[in-house]
Amino acid sequence: MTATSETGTTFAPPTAPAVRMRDAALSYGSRTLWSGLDLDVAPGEFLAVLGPNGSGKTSLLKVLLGLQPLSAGTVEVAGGPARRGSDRIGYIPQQRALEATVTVRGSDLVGFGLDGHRWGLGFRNRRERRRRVAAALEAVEATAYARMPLGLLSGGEQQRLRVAQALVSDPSVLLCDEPLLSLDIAHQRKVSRLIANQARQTGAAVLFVTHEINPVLPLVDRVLYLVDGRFRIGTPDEVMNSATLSELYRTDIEVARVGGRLVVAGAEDQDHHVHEADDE
Ligand SMILES: Nc1ncnc2c1ncn2[C@@H]1O[C@H](COP(=O)(O)OP(=O)(O)OP(=O)(O)O)[C@@H](O)[C@H]1O
Repeated sequence: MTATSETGTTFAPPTAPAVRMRDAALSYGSRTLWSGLDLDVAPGEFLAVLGPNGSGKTSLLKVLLGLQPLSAGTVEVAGGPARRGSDRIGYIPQQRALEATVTVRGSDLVGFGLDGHRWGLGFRNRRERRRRVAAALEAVEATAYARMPLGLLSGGEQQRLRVAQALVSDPSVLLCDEPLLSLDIAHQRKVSRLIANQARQTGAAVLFVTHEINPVLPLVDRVLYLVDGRFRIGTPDEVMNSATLSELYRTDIEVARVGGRLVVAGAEDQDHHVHEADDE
């Protein structure tokens, strides 16, 4: 919503952040994954979360899902404390291939995204429920196999259904844990655009954990980069540059932009999550 002041200038009223963390820390035993984290994610913002294996990216999402308490500091999600089962949060978990024996159908899985958090109550209007599930299936191009048992679908087909499940309830906060894994390039593009459009159109704040920023680089507003308890937050240009990554990794890293893509050299031995080249 915008308003016009007496001087004729148009301004937007300040909006409360969809995610707000203050001086947040997470430790498992004596190991601190990150500390002193101040993070605001605005409605409609697309934040990429990057970092090497074990840097605490998934753990950050677990904190926001109310599954993992902070060791210090505060967290608010969609205007309240982080809590399990919130219907304001859409979550695309890190992919695990399902057993061939799983007989739940794709359309049921997507339907759980609407009413799975209120077991037994069901969505109040069945026709509206069907319409929304059908629209979500259509958006990820999964209509053709929506009635098949999940266990018989390919990893990529299952993943598209998880995306539809996360989007179907129009969440205020969308938490995505490596959602592009096992998708072919065409579906990587479609799914990332779908998620970015959700952010722009419904004002959902997106936290997108990824080990490869290039497929989403044009969509990303800011990056949170975690390495060994250190972190940087900023625009892709502010974070994804030689000086900042060298400081974070404590070794010489070179970052170049080539044809709109980021090419990173020097971090090959660092168990890092940025690749010199990918297969796009
Ligand atoms: N409940 C737990 N208790 C103890 N240690 C844990 C727990 N959960 C995660 N860890 C450890 O915390 C570290 C961070 O894990 P996390 O899954 O958040 O990393 P990540 O950045 O998402 O890594 P990846 O890129 O490999 O998915 C790992 O070393 C993991 O073993």
